[in-house]
Amino acid sequence: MTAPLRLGTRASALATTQSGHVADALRARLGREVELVEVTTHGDVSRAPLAQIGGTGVFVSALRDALLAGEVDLAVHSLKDLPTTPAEGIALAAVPPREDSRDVVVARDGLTLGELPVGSRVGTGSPRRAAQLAALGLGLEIVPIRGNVDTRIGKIAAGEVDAVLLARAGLARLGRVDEVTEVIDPFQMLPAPGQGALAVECRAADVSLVEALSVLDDPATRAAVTAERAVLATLEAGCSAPVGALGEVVEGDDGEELWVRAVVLSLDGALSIRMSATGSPGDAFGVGSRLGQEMLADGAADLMEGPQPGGPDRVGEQHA
Ligand SMILES: NCc1[nH]cc(CCC(=O)O)c1CC(=O)O
Repeated sequence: MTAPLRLGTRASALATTQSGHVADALRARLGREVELVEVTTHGDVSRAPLAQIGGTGVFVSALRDALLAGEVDLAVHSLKDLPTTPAEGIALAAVPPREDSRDVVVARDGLTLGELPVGSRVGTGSPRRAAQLAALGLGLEIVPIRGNVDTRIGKIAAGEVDAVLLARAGLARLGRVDEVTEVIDPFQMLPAPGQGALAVECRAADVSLVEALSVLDDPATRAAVTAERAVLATLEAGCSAPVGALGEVVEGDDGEELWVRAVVLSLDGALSIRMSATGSPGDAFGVGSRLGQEMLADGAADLMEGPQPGGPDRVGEQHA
């Protein structure tokens, strides 16, 4: 009998739920036993704003360290938390089929954004969501919050905020989509690169596992998120920059086509650059990179003022 695969995960309800789904899929597809190993990350322990402690990459590095130390065999991350810089010795072995990528509103009394009275308080810790919400011009006050999904939604009942903005995918995985009061169309708010997708990583040297995990890979999702992350890398922006991007693989006249939309905003949402591009899913990295280049040529770098937590992670990346 082969030893069980040890799957490293953060300990949050969201992380263990999505890791549990991956473990189930692996048991079904590979017939291997899989055990979850909870790894505590600095991002889970610290109460400081994410931007101060190194961005959402802090959630990822502890899991990668556990992989490289041989404490776990594979790790599952929310793909949007992965820095765009490749990690030495780590393979992105699978990108499973994506959940809904959109952002949603959870508001008091079932209200939508348009129904919230002017001056209502909307909680989000994401500069991308804050800037795009401000750009809608609804007169809503943005309140910086963080914490897990439960904590954030709890601030509504506590009267601290009237609404919060969240990823639909996280709520779906937690079985809480019924609390959503509005799904925001990507025309109004483009999601974070990789939102709603998972990343399954293992040691690059573990070639038989890299190969085995590929059964979980969804090529259309991989193409979409590769393009989105190429936009982000080209803009030299970090995970907490006001950048949204959404790739979609659609059936065109000559087979599959990749569509990518992206937006870069000033932190206050007053200025924005919005562009799109199409190409072949096989050239996802090129499509996203060229889109990012076009946005830079239009002045995208000047929009993203302030300290950039992703600044040092400036190396472009190929996910062939
Ligand atoms: N920022 C943290 C984070 N990372 C991944 C998700 C869940 C959704 C996903 O898989 O994109 C969330 C919560 C949220 O943004 O609401």
